[in-house]
Amino acid sequence: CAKKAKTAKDDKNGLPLCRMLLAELEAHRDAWPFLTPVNHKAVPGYRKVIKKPMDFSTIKEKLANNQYLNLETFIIDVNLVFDNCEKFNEDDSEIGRAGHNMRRFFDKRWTELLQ
Ligand SMILES: Cc1nnc(-c2cnn(C)c2N)n1CCCn1ccnc1
Repeated sequence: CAKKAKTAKDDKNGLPLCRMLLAELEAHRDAWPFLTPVNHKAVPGYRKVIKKPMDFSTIKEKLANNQYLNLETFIIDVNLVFDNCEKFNEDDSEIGRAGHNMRRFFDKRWTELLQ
């Protein structure tokens, strides 16, 4: 059979790495906009504009329910949080800046951990 890849992306360490990365995201000072789902009833336009809502609590739930195949599928959902934020918020706004800061932090951490 194909030789098992030895990077964290593919081997059995993928999921504990996801849990560690998510804990760091949740602990970040700029995480506050992303901790729970956007209340689309209270935010006009959100449901229409953002086709695939995502937030850190939903990612946590999906991790707990083993819904991520590997680090790759986890990274896709984390990036969805930040892409939704960029789509709905001005770069020069509290939430927009928080999104850029969190994306920068996440990109740095997972690439560090994969080296
Ligand atoms: C994430 C995210 N992206 N946009 C919003 C949002 C919520 N209300 N408004 C006017 C937005 N642009 N959010 C959620 C921010 C969640 N939040 C707001 C205050 N405390 C948490």
